[in-house]
Amino acid sequence: MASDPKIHQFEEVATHNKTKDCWLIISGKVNPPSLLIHISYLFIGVQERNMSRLHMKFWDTFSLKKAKNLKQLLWYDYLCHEMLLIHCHFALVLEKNKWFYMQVYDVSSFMDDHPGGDEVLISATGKDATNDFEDVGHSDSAREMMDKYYIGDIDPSTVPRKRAYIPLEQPAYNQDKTPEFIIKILQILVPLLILGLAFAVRHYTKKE
Ligand code: HEM
Repeated sequence: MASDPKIHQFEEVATHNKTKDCWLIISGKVNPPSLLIHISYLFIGVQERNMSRLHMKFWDTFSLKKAKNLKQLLWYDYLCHEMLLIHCHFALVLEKNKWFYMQVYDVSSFMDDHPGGDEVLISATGKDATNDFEDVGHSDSAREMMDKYYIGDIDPSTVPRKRAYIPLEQPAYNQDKTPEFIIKILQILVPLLILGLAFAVRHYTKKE
């Protein structure tokens, strides 16, 4: 591990994107299993009022031993549920807003030795590479190696938010020039012309 880990700005980290100077941003603190556990507490422990493991723990510690009467027991029970609810809520809010710190790794000295090659590492610079890292399914020993390259955390406020998808502007659709429009006009004009012609023919033949 680097001797003096510090808080880095995202912009600064993104500039280290070469073979000889490569920094990666990988978050190790929030992973899908931990998020799943939070959500399961929310549904099993709180909503359904079934006791999740954590709830059982709270219940054992606070309720059974300390409650002197039924009212207190029920109050402790209520507190257990509320604590879980708050816990789950904060976990989800933190995850959603990326308030968990992401770690920065200087892998410049590892480029030649990385079993996946140096190109993948360079392509993972300038962004949160957590998903890229996780998608490969790195082993535990690979995760342990990371400590060696850790140089600090990212200031979460400097991480750009995911860009909203802005659909490309379509060129204005000029209905008048399409063949369908001309066909529609003809569908009205042709019967009118035939009708006019019929009247004209009748008019002249009558005179004769
Ligand atoms: C500090 C960061 C990293 C370390 C220490 C690291 C370490 C390793 C190690 C030890 C392996 C061998 C397989 C294993 O033990 O899992 C490996 C394989 C690999 N890594 Fe990384 N890696 C890092 C970051 C990344 C990133 C960000 C990517 C993707 C963009 C990546 C892509 C790969 C690929 C494609 C393989 C080859 C997998 C295979 O052939 O099965 N690695 N890495």
